[in-house]
Amino acid sequence: MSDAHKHDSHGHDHDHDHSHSHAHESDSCCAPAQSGAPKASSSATACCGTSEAPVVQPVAQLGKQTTTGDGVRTPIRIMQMDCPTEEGLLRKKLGGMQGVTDMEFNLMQRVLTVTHAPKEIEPILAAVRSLGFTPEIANSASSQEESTPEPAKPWWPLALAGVAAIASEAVEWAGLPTWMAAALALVAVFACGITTYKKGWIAIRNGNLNINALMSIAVTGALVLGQWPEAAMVMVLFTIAELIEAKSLDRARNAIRGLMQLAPERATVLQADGTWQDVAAKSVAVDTRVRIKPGERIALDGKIVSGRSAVNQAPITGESLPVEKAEGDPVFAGTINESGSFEYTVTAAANDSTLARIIHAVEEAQGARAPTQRFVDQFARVYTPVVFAIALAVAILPPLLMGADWFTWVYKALVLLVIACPCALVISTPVTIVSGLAAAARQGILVKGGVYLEEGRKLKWLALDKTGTITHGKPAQTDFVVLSGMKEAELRSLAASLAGRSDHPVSKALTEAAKRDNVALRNVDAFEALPGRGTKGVIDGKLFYLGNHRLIHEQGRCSDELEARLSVLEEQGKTVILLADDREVHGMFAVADTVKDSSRQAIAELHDLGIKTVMLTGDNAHTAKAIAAQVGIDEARGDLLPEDKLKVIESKIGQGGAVGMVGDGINDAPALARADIGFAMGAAGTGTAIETADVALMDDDLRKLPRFVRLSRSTHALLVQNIVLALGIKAVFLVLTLTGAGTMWMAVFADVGASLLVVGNGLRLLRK
Ligand SMILES: Nc1ncnc2c1ncn2[C@@H]1O[C@H](COP(=O)(O)OP(=O)(O)OP(=O)(O)O)[C@@H](O)[C@H]1O
Ligand SMILES: [Cu+]
Repeated sequence: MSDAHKHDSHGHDHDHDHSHSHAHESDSCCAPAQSGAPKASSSATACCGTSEAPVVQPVAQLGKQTTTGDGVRTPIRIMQMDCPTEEGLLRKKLGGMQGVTDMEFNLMQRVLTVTHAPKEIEPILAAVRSLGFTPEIANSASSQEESTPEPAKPWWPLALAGVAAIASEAVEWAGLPTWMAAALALVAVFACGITTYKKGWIAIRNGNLNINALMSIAVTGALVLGQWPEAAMVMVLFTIAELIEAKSLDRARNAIRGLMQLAPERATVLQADGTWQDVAAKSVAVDTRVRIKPGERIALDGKIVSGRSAVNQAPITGESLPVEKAEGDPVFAGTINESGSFEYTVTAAANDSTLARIIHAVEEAQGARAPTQRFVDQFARVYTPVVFAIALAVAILPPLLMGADWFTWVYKALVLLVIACPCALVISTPVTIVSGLAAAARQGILVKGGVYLEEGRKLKWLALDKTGTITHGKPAQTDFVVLSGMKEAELRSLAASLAGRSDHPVSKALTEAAKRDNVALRNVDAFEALPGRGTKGVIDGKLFYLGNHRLIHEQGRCSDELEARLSVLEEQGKTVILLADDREVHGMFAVADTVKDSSRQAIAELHDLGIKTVMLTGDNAHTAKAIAAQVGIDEARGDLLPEDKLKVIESKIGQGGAVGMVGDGINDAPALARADIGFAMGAAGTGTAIETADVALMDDDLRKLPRFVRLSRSTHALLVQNIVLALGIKAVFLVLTLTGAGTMWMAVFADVGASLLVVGNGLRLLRK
């Protein structure tokens, strides 16, 4: 009974193990559809603002419709939607519709994903249009179209408005007739404020008080009160400031687009007739042969087939030291070939490359709400109505009850309306988080959601897998000892034959050594992998076992003498496996793995950050202790089966504080999924790790862990700073207004100034 296909699955076919824990439905990364240009005549808007801002290209490719259990998920791009005010409008409108079961907003990418009953998409699009927005859905006809930027809106209305507002001010100051100031002010307000009024009207009609509504009311009120120059100034300032704000928001958005532009658009491809030709990278199929010159950026993922070089992989791994690459090594799109030239075969289409997956993951991550963001959104939902109510009271109560001057108090109420906009507060969180995510991605740390970026700072315990995480994961055979009457050559031949069938690192070490010494291999029947223990198989009609102490002990073939011999080797940090048949143990083999230099440094940095470390391994306890001591890990747990690793994680979670787990993502899936934050190592090579981990470290350098924690801490600090700033500025103006010192244009300045400040503050993360 030969089963050549059965393979010890330590290596690479465990995908099903984790697919259940983080099911992914969206496929927009792999979907060929690329949205066409935003053809709508409306342009992008700033947060809550008027639409004078130049249009930015959408970053994300718009995904296609997907069918899920409860309906159809349709991503809709709405270029006018990048502020919670628009989200509020849409939520209210669509939330009330039959057939809509779920909505996900990604304001940074301006994509709304609606889950709805099949065929219900048209009424939804109509509802979106009724709010004055232009919805776009992916459509295969336009998929190959290149996006072309929409022409920017003319600048002259704003300039005209500015001049008119200043003139109005001057006329009043010079004591010229009021009708002149009034006329100039009306010109200014209508030259630049029409959009604000339009949007404000739509919002009011839908029972929503967004800043457009508030500004419209405030400016109208000022006009009614005869505050001509002031009304004009407020509208102009508001428009200018919104423009600036839109620009700063685009910077955060572009941080991610910057990543995408790393891969060149063209590649030099071998043609059927043997010539080389420059073609668009998008059109290159898998298995095509591509040539790379020194200094050139690599356009597609692939595997080197000839030549060698040093490649700077910083765009993927964040590590700028070039990596030596030779035949058989993988190369990634977006990385830079430094010295030699080589040829490689393409392993993934352009929209499926590692870089594309990274970008997709970061974009998805932006859509997920971080805890602070949820809190802020909730706060904003009550804040605006409350301030609006106060404004009403201020306008009505003092004049009615105390006979105070109507003019003064209505004016104060109008100023309060301007203060009532929570924009600065609401926009600060996503900008900060997105900057944090982008900064992390640039360092080769792929964070799959704002939640993890916020949680990272709370880590108390970090559990690390041993093999391949702390160590290089490439052990080499160091010793072998015959324990029975068996011939040395026979022992090695039997062991190597079994080991050759497995791709477990320990087995591989034996195979390598056997190959080097030209040990003859034999045919193995009924081969079986015994997880956490070893392997077994039939050679020449006889059953043999090759496995660890646990295996031999469980079979009752262990002895004190054998244990003593094992301990000697294990205490040197070596892993020992034994060859036995069903009667006796014939010999033992020791292999030794080396720890990475970077691991030692990473552990020290983690300790400095106040994080405790524990090493989890299926290897024996002595070896575990020896390796842990080498890198300075606090606690070592050996002899663990995968479910035991899970239990250790659970017990640490029970102690309070967040618990992280670092592994290769292949054989630690349950523990990784259970931990508060699951980190997958070396994600660049294995496609699944990027999708399944909470945080994917693109290479296997553990120093990314302390880096991640520090980034998480600074993100949190900025979030708090921004909330305090935004609320503080509002509070100051509230007091100023109530005491009579605040004017309307000051409030506009404060509002937009605060937004600018928090956005700028959040963007600082990009420089980390
Ligand atoms: N296929 C195999 N070939 C040889 N030895 C094996 C095999 N499978 C398991 N073993 C033995 O059992 C031990 C535990 O294996 P397991 O796969 O659970 O852990 P590991 O992957 O080696 O370590 P870690 O948990 O640190 O990743 C190994 O150290 C090895 O001694
Ligand atoms: Cu034993």
